[in-house]
Parts: sequence; structure tokens; C-alpha cells
Amino acid sequence: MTTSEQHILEVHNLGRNFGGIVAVDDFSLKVRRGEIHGLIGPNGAGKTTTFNVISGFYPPSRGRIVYAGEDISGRATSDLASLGLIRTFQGTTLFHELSVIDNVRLGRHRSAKASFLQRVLGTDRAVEQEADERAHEILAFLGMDGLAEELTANLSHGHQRALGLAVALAADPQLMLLDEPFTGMNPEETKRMVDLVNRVRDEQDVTIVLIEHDMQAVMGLCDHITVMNFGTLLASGSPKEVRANPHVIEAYLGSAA
Ligand SMILES: Nc1ncnc2c1ncn2[C@@H]1O[C@H](COP(=O)(O)OP(=O)(O)OP(=O)(O)O)[C@@H](O)[C@H]1O
Repeated sequence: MTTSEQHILEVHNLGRNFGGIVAVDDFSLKVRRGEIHGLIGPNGAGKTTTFNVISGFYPPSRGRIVYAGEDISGRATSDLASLGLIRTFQGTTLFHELSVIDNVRLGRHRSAKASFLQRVLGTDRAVEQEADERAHEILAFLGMDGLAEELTANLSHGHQRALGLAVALAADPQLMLLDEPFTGMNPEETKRMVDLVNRVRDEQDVTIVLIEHDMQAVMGLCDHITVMNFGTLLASGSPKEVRANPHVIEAYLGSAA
């Protein structure tokens, strides 16, 4: 296997400025197919900016992003979604006034399986039916099929976050970028979400990169961790290696101080 077959994502010497602020500078990252990869670092380290550039929300100022062997630098989010690169957000982006199943159906349309006109006119019945079946399948996979017709606003926080995962899964991702999936969760909800993320990788064949501040969850879940500080690469390795790295300890103690 060549290195580009092994790595679903390669970020080469990425840079991103906002006016005079250098948010990300000469940052490189490689993500192997099938792994759960943590992107960590103190506040303001450049993690969210990196996600935004990879997922096409901002073009890079410098550097290159290669996904599944293809240079995707500066490509639009909708293009990337149809290639199987899907990103979730820290806050929930669900439609609270819609049912659970309708949210998942909408997630499927992000993968552009039907043309815009077909979607608006609802002319492609086969596409609609397939979206419906897949939406139920995903809810069942997440143990939420019993909630399919429930109003999203009525779900618990934990279920809303799991629904966010269902919406992302509906787009048939190969690579999912999860932005702080455990934020605002109690330990029990975090444990359930950790199990779900593991199952998404194991059973749905999705590679996962996640930004997260809950160190216990990150260390327990990730195969590989990349640490950023001041927009640059600070360390990269197994959870054990990263935890023992004096530069990482210093960066975290410094930020806590
Ligand atoms: N749209 C923007 N305009 C100006 N500056 C920005 C913008 N987005 C990010 N920055 C700056 O870039 C730097 C990196 O921010 P970023 O949000 O990427 O860090 P982070 O590691 O995700 O932080 P946190 O863990 O607090 O979310 C910060 O100094 C931030 O203020």
C-alpha cells in the first residue's frame, strides 16, 4: 500500500491568516484510513481553523490538503460532502421544529444523491425512498429508531448530539470531522457517545478526526493524537506518547496557568 492509500487525509504545510493574525502556520497532519484521530491543543491553538480549512469553509492561505489521493485545497464544502468528507459543528445544527427522521433525511441530501431540482420538485421517488430507508437504518444503528417521529426539540441533550451524528452519517461519509462531540455532556452521556463514535468507525467504516477538550475521552478513544499550539504542530503520536511528551505537558500547564 502506498502512503496515499494508507492515509485518507494529508495536510501539507497548511497556513491560514486572518488579516495580521496567523491562525495556522506550516501545520502538517496525516490521518490513516480507519483510525480515530484526535486533534488537541490549548484554546486558540488553531484546531477549529484547521477543520474549517480542511472542510472547505475557508480556503488555505498556504499549503495543500489531499483527501483520498486528490488535492482538495480550496474546494467547496458541498463538493467535499459529495466526496464523503463531512464535518460536524460544536453547537447543534439540527432543525428543532422538525422530526428526528426528517433531520436525518435532510442530512442525506447533503451528499447530493439527488439533483437540486429533483429535491425541490420531489420527482425522484426512488431517491426519496432510498433516503427514507437509509435514515431509518441509521437511527436503528444508533438505537434511536423509536424516536424517529419525535420532535427534535423534545430530545435530551445526549440524544440531540447522537442525532447530529446520524445526520452526518446520512451523507455516507468516508471521513468525519467531529468538532467537540462531548461538549456539555455529563459523564454518562460522554461514555455513550464514545461508544457510538467507536461503533461508527468499526461498523460503518468511517475514519474519524475529532477536536476535543475532554482529555479522558480523547485518551481512551483515539488511536493517534496530534497536538497543536500557536497554530503549529507541537506533537504527534499514540495517546501514551503524547501524554508523556514534556512539550505537551508544558503547553497545557502554561494554558491552565
Ligand atoms: N474568523 C476569524 N477571524 C479572525 N481571527 C480568527 C478567526 N478564526 C480564528 N481566529 C484566530 O485564530 C486563532 C486560532 O483560533 P481557533 O479557533 O482555530 O483555535 P482553537 O484551537 O480551535 O481554539 P478553541 O479550542 O478555543 O476553540 C485565534 O487566535 C483566533 O482568535
